Amino acid sequence: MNRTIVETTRERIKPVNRELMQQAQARLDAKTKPPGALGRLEEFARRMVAISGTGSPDTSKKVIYTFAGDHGVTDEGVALYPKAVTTQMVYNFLAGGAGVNVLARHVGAEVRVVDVGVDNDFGDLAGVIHRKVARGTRNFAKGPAMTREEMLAAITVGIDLAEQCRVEGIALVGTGEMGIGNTTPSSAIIAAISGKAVRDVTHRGTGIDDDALELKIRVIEQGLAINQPDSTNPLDVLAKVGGLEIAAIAGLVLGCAANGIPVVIDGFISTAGALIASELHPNVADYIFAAHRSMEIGHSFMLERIGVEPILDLNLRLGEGTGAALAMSLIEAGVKTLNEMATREQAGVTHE
Ligand SMILES: Cc1cc2ncn([C@H]3O[C@H](COP(=O)(O)O)[C@@H](O)[C@H]3O)c2cc1C
Ligand SMILES: O=C(O)c1cccnc1
Repeated sequence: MNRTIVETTRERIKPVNRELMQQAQARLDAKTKPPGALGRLEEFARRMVAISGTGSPDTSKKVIYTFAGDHGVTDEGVALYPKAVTTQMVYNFLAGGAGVNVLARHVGAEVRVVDVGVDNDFGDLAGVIHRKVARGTRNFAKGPAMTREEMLAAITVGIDLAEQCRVEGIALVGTGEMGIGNTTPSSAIIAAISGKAVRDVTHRGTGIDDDALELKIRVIEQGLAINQPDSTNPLDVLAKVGGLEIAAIAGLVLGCAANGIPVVIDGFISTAGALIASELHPNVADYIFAAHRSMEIGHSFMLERIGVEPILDLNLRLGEGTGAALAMSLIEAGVKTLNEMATREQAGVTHE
């Protein structure tokens, strides 16, 4: 059997450079501050050094990929907003008016919009990265969301973009998504992988009421019962109950790990993609910065399973890459303290 790009990418992932990490901490400890006094900013700085393999990482090039895709499972009434909003928001991203555009500008990051599965023909619309695999997934309450080929094609989109980031010298990559209904497959993924009750990992998405939440839980339970995803096979879970944009995020995270690029994952849906990547290789987590803890109740279980601690806790529940943008600024701040703070020796501060 031909080896897939997922397998060859997976095999390139190495542990991060622990020696460089220790050297970075020693440099931080020589700065004009008590040891450890910059708290998690020090963690961000030493991890950025270890991931990138450079002593003084340059964080000026920051890119957020916002992957858009539609979901057949919206036929079941699991989302508050109509599917058409996915397409409308793509135009909003291009016009620079969405939440992620504002927050990315705020931190000096570029937003790149990728159509991996929107149920709309954008033609050759400028400003979009056109990598459509299908016009949305199928309804996973009735059968698999994707074929194995579609799932692999969507992962490949993310892997290709990570390769391009290495060529471009992007210092920090962020993940984002837009896809009406996509909290439903995200809950299905964590339920399938962790074995937790669907009720314990399913929440209100854009703001559904109690009745719609009960329906959403039943739809996910039905989807898991019909598709029987193999909890030990993350790609099987992804194909059966995932989404095209979630697969692309899994590929981007995997590709960043393979290329030594730090990747900032956004909220619930992005973390579902990162979870798939993390289940594929134990060292993927070393390359991940978890931007924030989402309001979705299943998010903490995902973060715990990956083994990452969120940077922010701001009651965010938007997605798009909004939290990733904000967290990038703190990661960059940590790196700047390493690059720019004076040592005690340089400043003539004589305490030990
Ligand atoms: C105007 C608008 C902008 C958004 N930007 C992100 N999302 C977020 O909400 C959706 C997921 O929630 P659910 O599963 O409940 O549909 C995704 O598109 C996610 O990116 C949005 C949703 C809306 C309505
Ligand atoms: O956590 C998120 O990213 C999220 C939560 C609800 C709806 N959209 C996104």
